[in-house]
Amino acid sequence: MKSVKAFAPATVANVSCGFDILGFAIDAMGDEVEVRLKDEPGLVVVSIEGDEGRLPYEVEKNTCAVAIQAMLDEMDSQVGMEIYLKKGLPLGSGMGSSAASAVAALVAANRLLGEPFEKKNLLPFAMAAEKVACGAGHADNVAPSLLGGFVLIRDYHPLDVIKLHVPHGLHCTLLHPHFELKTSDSRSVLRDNVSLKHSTIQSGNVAGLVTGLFQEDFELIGRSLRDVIAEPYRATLIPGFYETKEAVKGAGALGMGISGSGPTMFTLSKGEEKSQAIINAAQQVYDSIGLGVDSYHSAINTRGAYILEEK
Ligand SMILES: Nc1ncnc2c1ncn2[C@@H]1O[C@H](COP(=O)(O)OP(=O)(O)O)[C@@H](O)[C@H]1O
Ligand SMILES: N[C@@H](CCOP(=O)(O)O)C(=O)O
Repeated sequence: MKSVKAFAPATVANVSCGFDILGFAIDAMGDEVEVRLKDEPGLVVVSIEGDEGRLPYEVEKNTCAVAIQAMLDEMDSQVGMEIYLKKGLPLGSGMGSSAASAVAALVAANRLLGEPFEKKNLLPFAMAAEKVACGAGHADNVAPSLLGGFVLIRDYHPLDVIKLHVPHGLHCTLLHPHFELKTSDSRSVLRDNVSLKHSTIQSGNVAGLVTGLFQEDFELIGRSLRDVIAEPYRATLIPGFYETKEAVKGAGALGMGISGSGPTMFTLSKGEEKSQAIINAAQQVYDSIGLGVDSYHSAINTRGAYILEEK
């Protein structure tokens, strides 16, 4: 085998109450990466499509190459590879764009090498790429993109990643206002310390959300989508955030939060029927403030990243 192409899905990180510890994957969008063996050692990013010329080709900066290099270093391998990236995700959107590239690249490269690593053991390499992209090696995008479904990162030291149950019929709608927010900027507005009161509220909601997923209790899922740690600071960076939250709840969403570090907002609903009403409600808010908004809706992706083609 000389070449493998893989797909990795977009993700919603945090899921409101689970800052850096919860995320899920969606079906609607993702990145594609083809990796080809080459005779000489070293990695080369050969082409990037769909980024309007904005992403770095340097192997120390592009998350595809950073992730593969971390894997090769672990193996003490000098294998040479060419990387071809097709972006399916907008940059700086809060849909795990840097993560999807890293994960697709790793899944393709791992297959090309005869799968020396189990899928879940690719995570630390993808986290190394996130560290380069946004300054923090958080796993709440890369883990669901790799493994699919809802994922809990119970601990980072050592890494303890747990797949959660995905209730039948749970549906996600994403609302992406037309501006970019870099994860590093959106992290810089957060506070280092959390009060005891807020820690109590947040823990209750994480426990409620996880229980709601396993019990397929949609009402419990909805009332657990509450974040008192990051959202109050980040919402100020997203025009129309609170108006949109009220409007989409009125349209039947179980709840709404910031997807990852924003500016995309996510809602969860029971079944896909509510999606159009949710999209219309958000559209009205953004029309009134004169800002464009793209909308997507999707089932939860339970499969994670996968191989598209091998030659
Ligand atoms: N393959 C890649 N795809 C997306 N972003 C990348 C990639 N490689 C490096 N980056 C860098 O990562 C940053 C984007 O990451 P981030 O702000 O976390 O956006 P997102 O929330 O969409 O993942 C940008 O600085 C970008 O240059
Ligand atoms: N937990 C991270 C998630 C960032 O997600 P992204 O999709 O915006 O990269 C955070 O909240 O900073």
